[in-house]
This record gives sequence, structure tokens and C-alpha cells, in this order.
Amino acid sequence: MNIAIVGSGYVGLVTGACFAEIGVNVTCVDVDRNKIEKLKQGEIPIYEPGLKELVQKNQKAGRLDFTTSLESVLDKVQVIFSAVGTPPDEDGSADLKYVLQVARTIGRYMTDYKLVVTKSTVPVGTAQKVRHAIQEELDERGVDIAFDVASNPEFLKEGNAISDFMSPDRVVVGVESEKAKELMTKLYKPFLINNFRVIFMDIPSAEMTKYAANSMLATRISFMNDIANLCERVGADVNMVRNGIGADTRIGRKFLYAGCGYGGSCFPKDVKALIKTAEQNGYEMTVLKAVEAVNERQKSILFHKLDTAWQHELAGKTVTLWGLAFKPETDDMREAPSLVLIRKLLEAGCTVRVYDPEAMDECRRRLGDVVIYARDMYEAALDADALLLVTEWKEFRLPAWGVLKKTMSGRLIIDGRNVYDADEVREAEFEYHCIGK
Ligand SMILES: NC(=O)c1ccc[n+]([C@@H]2O[C@H](COP(=O)([O-])OP(=O)(O)OC[C@H]3O[C@@H](n4cnc5c(N)ncnc54)[C@H](O)[C@@H]3O)[C@@H](O)[C@H]2O)c1
Ligand SMILES: O=c1ccn([C@@H]2O[C@H](COP(=O)(O)OP(=O)(O)O[C@H]3O[C@H](CO)[C@@H](O)[C@H](O)[C@H]3O)[C@@H](O)[C@H]2O)c(=O)[nH]1
Repeated sequence: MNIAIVGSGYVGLVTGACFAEIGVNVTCVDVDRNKIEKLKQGEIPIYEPGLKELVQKNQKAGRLDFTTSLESVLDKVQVIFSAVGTPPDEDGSADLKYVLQVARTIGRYMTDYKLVVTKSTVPVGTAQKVRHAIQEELDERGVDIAFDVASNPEFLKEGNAISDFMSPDRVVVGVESEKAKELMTKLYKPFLINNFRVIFMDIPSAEMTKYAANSMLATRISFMNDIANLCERVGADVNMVRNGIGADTRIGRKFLYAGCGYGGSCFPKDVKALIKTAEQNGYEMTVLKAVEAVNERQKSILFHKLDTAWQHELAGKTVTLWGLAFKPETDDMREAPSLVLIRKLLEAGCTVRVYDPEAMDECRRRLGDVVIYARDMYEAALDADALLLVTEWKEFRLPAWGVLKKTMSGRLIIDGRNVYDADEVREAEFEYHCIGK
């Protein structure tokens, strides 16, 4: 089977490489010439464990190819996945211009049946806009060619993307025709041989499922951050509370970790977009508005803890950040809590020293030289008055406290991800603060 994936970003690349891995012939398309040139040479523009190997292997096997021209591959493929970006518009709603551009190109150049699948996260009603855009182009050409649209939202997590795609909890597919259902079944069956977990539904429900899933996960996080902040005030420990409630199978253990706020390319944008969709339909998402407000506040929590510990005297102090990416195992800094923290520290007159195993280049690209970039975690902590753990990369989990004691100027550790053993850090004669206890 031959397919095209339009948009060779995070989702497009993972989708393309994973379909190629099960024997599908995949052409990945992107308008970014530079990106496509690099991909053709086997260079991967993002850090995602296992992705480079998977892309290179399938490229070599001749099952994965890259191009900037969607037009040139249209005659070869029956199914087109659209995985282009849907960034927030000024008002928070999802900007569909790339999705509709892709639809128009398909309508302009297709010569036989196509199944056009939207993989990007898009508001309810987008598939109908895609259908309409394609049909308008066909009408303009005066041709009558059959096609189907479908919705297949993606649930992969950055840092675990290959495994999430290869063995998903479920695949959600919104279809309108038997033919589309058959094609999607054929494509996903090889991933789910022993347990076919494709949930077919109507298209609006599939589109909504994606936003509902991300909003539910974001809600759990903001709820736990709220509980953590209250725990601190009443003398409870959020880790113990998490264990206690997570043991209830109705609640479950995952996505209950308090921290310094959720970031990334999805939760912030998708929560905003769903609030907007509701607004456009005369409804108010009261819970989600609170989820957003709690998260905004939580992104400043490390700064406030520092400010309190130093009694508002931050100017002239040196602060080290371990971790810049919005979560471990990625170099992605979109909406990362580290960005809010850095801005506040600089405004307060601090010198900021940073280290992240993968996101240093990305930070330099975004912020330039306003912070000091270290070559490793210990160099970052040199002469620091305080050390803040922002992203829980594995290499930060068991620091040599003795070394830090010798090289840091101060004795303050603020753990934004609750990974350290408080007794151990205090035994090493540091002042230790974390979230929710
Ligand atoms: N990143 C994730 O973890 C994730 C997970 C699930 C769903 N999603 C959703 O998937 C979509 C894509 O996200 P992403 O993170 O991969 O985005 P991205 O920004 O990494 O990639 C989008 C790519 O689309 C390309 N593009 C834009 N217009 C194009 C066009 N007309 N033709 C061809 N290429 C075009 C861009 O050049 C870019 O390379 C979004 O809707 C996002 O919400 C993302
Ligand atoms: O208990 C938790 C779990 C996560 N986070 C934070 O939440 C953010 C998002 O984390 P995660 O969900 O692991 O990463 P993403 O790659 O953004 O994945 C989310 O967004 C994707 C894009 O829509 C979806 O496909 C995934 O299913 C969904 O988990 C990060 O800042 C995490 O630090 C917490 O604070 N506490």
C-alpha cells in the first residue's frame, strides 16, 4: 500500500516511520525545503528516542521517502494523512490554514479516489471544511472524482512516541464510508494483530475525542497541583496523597504528578482551543478555564518558592536550572515552564545558569545569550546560590551532593518535580523545598 504523510514535523515523521516499519510505502511531504533536504540525508530535525534509527532503516529499505511536492506523489497514493501544524490563532482557536492548504492542493491535483485523513488536532467540523475545500477545487476544475475524508487523531507522547504509535492503547478513527473504514482497518491491523483496538465512530466524535482526552489529562495535572499547594499549607504530603488516591482503580495512577505546571505543544494549545470552541457555541467550559488558570500560576511556583526563601532579595544572585525541555526525553521547549522561570529570574536581576541534555540548542535559538549555557549539570551549578530542578531527566536523579556542596556558593535546592529524597538532601546540609509537602 502507498500512502503520503503531509507535514514532516513530530507527528508526521513518527507516523511515516512507523507505517514504513510495517511494510507500507510512505512518502513524507513538507513545505520546508531545508527540513526535507536534511531528512533525505537521514538527518532528523528533532530529538525523539529511536526515531532516527527507524527513519534511516526504512529509508535504506526504500519504504520511506521525502519530498516537498504533494502534487508529485498524489497519483501514487490512495491514502493521505495530513499531520500539519494547527497552532493557536490570536484568540486561542486552532488555526486551520495549513490543514486547508493541504486539502486545496489535493483537490487541485488528484486524478482518482483518495482517502484524506486528518491526523492533526482539529476542532469539530474541520473534516467538513476539508471536504468542502477539496470539492471546491474539483468543481473549479469541472471534474467529478470520488473521495472520502476521515479523522484519525494522534495520541502519542513526545519522548515515547514510537512505542505509543506502535502499540497504542487505542486508535480512534472517525469515518463516513465503508471504504474509508476498510482502508483504515487495513493500515492499522498490522500494529494490533492480537488485539484490534481501533475504535470507529462518527467524525465529529473522533475530532472531539482528541480534545477531551488532552483536556482530561490536563485537568488531572492542574487538580493535583492545586491539591499539592493545599498540602503544603495544611501539612500533608502530595506524594502520599497521590499513592492513596491512585490505588483506586477508578482514578488510576497515571498523570497525577504535581510539578511546576504542564507545558508542551499540545495541552496548553488544546485546552485553549476547546474553551474557544465552547465559546463559539454559546457554552462556557468552566472547569477548563480553571485548569488553565491553575497551570499559569503553577509555572511561577519555583520562582515564588525562591522569592520566599530569599525574602524577595533576588537581585545579584546566581540561579541554576537543571532542565529546560517541557519534559524529559525531548528537546521541545514549546510552552515549557523553564521559559516562564527564566524570564522572571532575569527580571528580578538574577544570573541564570542552565543545563539540559538535549534542549540547549533550542534554548539558544529562543533566548540567545541571556542565560549562561553549561556543558554539564555540575558546571551549571558552579557558584550557584540556588539549584532548581525543572525537568526530571534521568541524569539529574542521583546527583553527587558532596560535589555540589563544594562547588555551589549557596545551599538551596528547589525540586520542581519531587524526585529527590528530602532526608538525603537535608543530610547533605542543603535547604530543600519541593512541591506539595
Ligand atoms: N507533537 C505532538 O506530540 C503531537 C501529538 C499528537 C497530536 N499532535 C498534533 O499534530 C499536529 C502536528 O503537530 P507537530 O508537533 O507534528 O507539528 P510540527 O510543527 O512539528 O510540524 C508540522 C509540519 O507541517 C509542515 N507544514 C505546514 N504546512 C504545510 C503544507 N501545506 N504542506 C506540507 N507541510 C506543511 C511544517 O513545515 C512542519 O514541518 C498538530 O495539530 C498537533 O496538535 C501533536
Ligand atoms: O502527571 C503528570 C504528567 C505530565 N505532566 C506534564 O504535562 C506535560 C505534558 O506531558 P505529556 O502528556 O507526557 O507530553 P506530550 O508529549 O505533550 O503528550 C500529550 O499531548 C500529546 C499531543 O496532543 C498527546 O498526543 C498525548 O497523548 C498527551 O499525553 C509535561 O509538561 C509534563 O511535565 C505533569 O506535570 N504531571
